[in-house]
Amino acid sequence: MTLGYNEKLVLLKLGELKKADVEELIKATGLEQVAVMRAILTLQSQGLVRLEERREKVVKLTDTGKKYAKIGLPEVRVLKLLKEKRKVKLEELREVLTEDEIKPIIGILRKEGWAKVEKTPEGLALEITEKGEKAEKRAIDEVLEKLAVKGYLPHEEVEKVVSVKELKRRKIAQEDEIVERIVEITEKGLNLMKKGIELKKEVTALTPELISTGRWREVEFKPFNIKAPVKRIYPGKKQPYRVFLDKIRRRLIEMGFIEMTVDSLIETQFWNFDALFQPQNHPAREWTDTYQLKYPEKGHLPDKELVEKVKTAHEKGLAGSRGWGYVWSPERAMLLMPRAHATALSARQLAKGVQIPGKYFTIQRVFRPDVLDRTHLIEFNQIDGFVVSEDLTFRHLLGILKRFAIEIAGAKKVKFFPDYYPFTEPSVQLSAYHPELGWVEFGGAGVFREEMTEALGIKEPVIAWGIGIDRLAMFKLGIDDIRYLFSYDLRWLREAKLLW
Ligand SMILES: N[C@@H](Cc1ccccc1)C(=O)O
Repeated sequence: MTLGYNEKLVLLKLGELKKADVEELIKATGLEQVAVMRAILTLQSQGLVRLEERREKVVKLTDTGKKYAKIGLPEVRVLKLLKEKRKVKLEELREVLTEDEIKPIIGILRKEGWAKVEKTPEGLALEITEKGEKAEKRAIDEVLEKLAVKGYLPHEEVEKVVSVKELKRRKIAQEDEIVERIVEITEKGLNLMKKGIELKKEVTALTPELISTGRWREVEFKPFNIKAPVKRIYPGKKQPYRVFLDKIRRRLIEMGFIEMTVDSLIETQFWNFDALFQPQNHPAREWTDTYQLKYPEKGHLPDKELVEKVKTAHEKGLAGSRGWGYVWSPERAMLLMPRAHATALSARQLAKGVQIPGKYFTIQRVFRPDVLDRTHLIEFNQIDGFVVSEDLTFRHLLGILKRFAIEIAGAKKVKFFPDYYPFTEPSVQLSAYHPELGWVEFGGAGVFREEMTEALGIKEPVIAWGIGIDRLAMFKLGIDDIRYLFSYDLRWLREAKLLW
């Protein structure tokens, strides 16, 4: 049985007092009310004290009652005035009464028999009676005084001398219930005291001073109770989906990838499509598959030389290809759109120049029209990236994709299916087997076509991929509605787990 400082102190004081109410113990120990209560409960649970709660009906002054206790009841104030002037007009009562107090005053004075009411040509007038002259302190005045001093009186005691109902009606006092807590030391407590209780101040924190002075040897440390219930706090924290994305970013950086960034969510069709060798009449450019900006409608094309090369690739072909065989329109390539895939950044990076060998990635918000429901959003995030090196093959790509599935998704198995993208050849679709989600379509990948890379000035093979991570995020965050990824729901924002 270990007792803390507060418990010991309370027990010692009770040893002297034998029986006390909580208020007395607060005074005797100098502790706060909560500390005393907590100590009593601990002592009680160990059978060292007995706690008895007594509920008592009491009467307390209202704010009006408190005011009257100071300045006197209305009838007392009027009586004083009458004693001075003998006769006063009703009007003159305003000197000592408020508007609310004037109305009932005649009734009260009559009941006490302190004044006679006369009708005069100028209105009602009050004259003091003999009884009024001799009037002394009444029971109600005494109760008021006592209440003002003590704060409350037992209901019974008040009722003996005045009607509580009447006090309530006059809004002077109100009823209340107070709980008196009487604590008594038990036999067991007394025995423990006889054995002796050593009162050592408990220390809650080890300070440099305690160490340097060697005092730590003497003091008693208060044990931590990590199970004690505390108030929940919700400090500011990162949005859960953001945390998820940041963790993936970190992992990719750890794997040696360089991050590609961009300031805008808006892209020209040139970078979203044309630079990726996607023909301008490709169905994915129609409004059903991507958004378009209304205003401004057009942006800028990059330097002429690059635009010329892309145009040639589309019209006549590059690197031994015959191209798509149509007239390429620079106007069309200038159209602005919310980025529809993160691969646009890979194209930008390749045109800007890359380290060889080099590994790049980006995490981008992308936009595609869809009908919103619990598994579809019109904006989501993609991780795109590429590796460029002299001797890369398709097999390297499959190896890297498998690595991602394991590192990012925690997948155990992966499957590859042949696929098609205008900018890769060959192209592949990756599915990853997640222990709880089953087979999840994870993304697309391929070897960038030479028509694309050559136009962007790259001679080496480039293997590239685009991975959708929202389903994985949903799983990690324990949600089954994709809209929650961007939800304002405070409860979810507060309670979503951030574990990886
Ligand atoms: N951009 C493609 C994915 C992809 C990226 C790179 C190479 C091949 C495919 C998509 O949005 O689905």
